[in-house]
Amino acid sequence: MGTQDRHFLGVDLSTQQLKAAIVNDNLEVLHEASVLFDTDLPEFRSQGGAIVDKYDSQNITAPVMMWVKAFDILMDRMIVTGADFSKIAAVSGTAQQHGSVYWQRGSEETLKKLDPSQFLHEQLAHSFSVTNSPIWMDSSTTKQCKELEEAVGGPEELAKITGSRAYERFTGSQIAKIFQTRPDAYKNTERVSLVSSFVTSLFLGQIAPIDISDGSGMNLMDIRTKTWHQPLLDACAPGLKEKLGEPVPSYTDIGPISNYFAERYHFLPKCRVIAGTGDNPASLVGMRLSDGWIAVSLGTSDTAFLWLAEPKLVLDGHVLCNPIDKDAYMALLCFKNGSLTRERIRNTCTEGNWDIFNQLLESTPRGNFGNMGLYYDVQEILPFLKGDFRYNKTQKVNKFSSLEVEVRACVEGQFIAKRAYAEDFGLKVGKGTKILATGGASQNKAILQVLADVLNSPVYVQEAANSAMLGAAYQAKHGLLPEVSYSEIISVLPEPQKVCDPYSDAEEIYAPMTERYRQIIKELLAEQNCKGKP
Ligand SMILES: Nc1ncnc2c1ncn2[C@@H]1O[C@H](COP(=O)(O)OP(=O)(O)O)[C@@H](O)[C@H]1O
Ligand SMILES: O=C(CO)[C@@H](O)[C@H](O)COP(=O)(O)O
Repeated sequence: MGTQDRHFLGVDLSTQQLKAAIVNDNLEVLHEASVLFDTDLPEFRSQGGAIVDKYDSQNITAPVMMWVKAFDILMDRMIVTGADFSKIAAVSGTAQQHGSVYWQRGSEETLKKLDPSQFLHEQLAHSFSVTNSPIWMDSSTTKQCKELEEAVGGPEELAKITGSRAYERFTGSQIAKIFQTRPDAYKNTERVSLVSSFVTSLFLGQIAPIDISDGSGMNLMDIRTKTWHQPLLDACAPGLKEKLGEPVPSYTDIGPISNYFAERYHFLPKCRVIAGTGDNPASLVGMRLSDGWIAVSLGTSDTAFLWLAEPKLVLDGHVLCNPIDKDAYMALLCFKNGSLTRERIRNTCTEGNWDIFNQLLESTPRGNFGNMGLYYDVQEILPFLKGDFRYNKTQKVNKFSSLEVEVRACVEGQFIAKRAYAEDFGLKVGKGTKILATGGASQNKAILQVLADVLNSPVYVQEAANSAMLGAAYQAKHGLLPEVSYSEIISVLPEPQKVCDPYSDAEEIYAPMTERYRQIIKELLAEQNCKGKP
């Protein structure tokens, strides 16, 4: 295969769907396909790709067999698009961060000997010791979080070591909970994968290593030495180091594609598998961020991230190892109530139509007549609150006077939170800052205009909104050609396009609203602490 003919495959196992893209050597997209968990696999009864426990709404999982079955469907859908897997020179995966997959004892042998004449789901049905994987939406591990922080001397110490104080969704406390509540399942676990390394394990036909960037979202890794921190492993569960395996740099070539994929889908046996990473790190790869840019992903979760040369000590937010430069870092803020909350407000105000949602949004002025709304359908991460909170100019109210006000309050409230937490991280909005938006809602210009105004910065988008999936495909190329710099690899990509500028009165309106937001949050958290944290 000549270099012109070689293609790269990127697969993204995100919260609501599994998607894949094949790009050519110029990183142009040739084929794309996706599988939506809720509608394509209704037998698993997920909602937004997740299962919320009937008796404990903090407990949120996804059936691992739903992901495996989606893989079988995705590969067939790629064939229908005309994909020729024999041209794929390398493949990589990305996935929702923090979720964990528990491989049953003996499952690696099963993976190595998969029969190409059968589907994956037929052969892996008994390969998982925990059938419903805890995912990033879970917030049931407050007890285990306290234990992890205590093991190293408090939240600040933990943040110094791992880049984050203990967060409920991070994998360390999730593994500790499995060990404490289901000791037999933990004992029967041969290996623990992150969702990203689970994806690459399927391609590799053996358990794939965790990369340092997704690995730094576990509260278990020392982000400076890029190795597991033994006292933290010990605080979670016995024998964890062996179950996790050694972490590797993000674009490590981890081996050839498995015989299963070579025979069933006609990949050439020399096709390489490149270590997978989390979807936010993969988006960083797909977005070519440089100084002065902040990325905002509007997917199931809303996230904001930027490149960091050095780690910074923060208690609200995360520092992860950088997936491109192993000596650099990235800052990450994650908000759980992103697209699904916007969808809820869209459904209650417009019977499910984005165009009407946008008309309502555009018919209200910036600042929303002094109204402000905070909507947390599920336990939010930043801040740790749940429920709806509405305020008019002077006080808390039960409802707003009109649908327009409700719609604008939802979008403004979400972006004001991003501004407040990004400022705490050191970001100076409006001082030459440029926003690069990605994720499902970045197609919506009315929403992006509010983002531009609240952060008083212009918003840009890339041609393709799926930066995580494409980042995985670019990572596949980078991993195959480590001698070529990342900037050279992505130099062929078109420049991002500006879609909105902030209005000239934006700062005047949103700087005071951000201050008001901080005050409201302080009061709500104090009220909650008086009542006792859930
Ligand atoms: N036109 C639109 N306006 C606002 N939001 C949209 C629009 N189109 C799609 N979305 C949102 O995008 C979300 C999915 O985003 P995506 O980045 O694909 O998610 P993920 O990768 O987390 O599965 C949906 O939940 C939907 O609410
Ligand atoms: O928890 C985080 C980041 O810390 C989330 O951003 C997940 O990584 C889920 O991603 P999406 O499916 O929303 O893209």
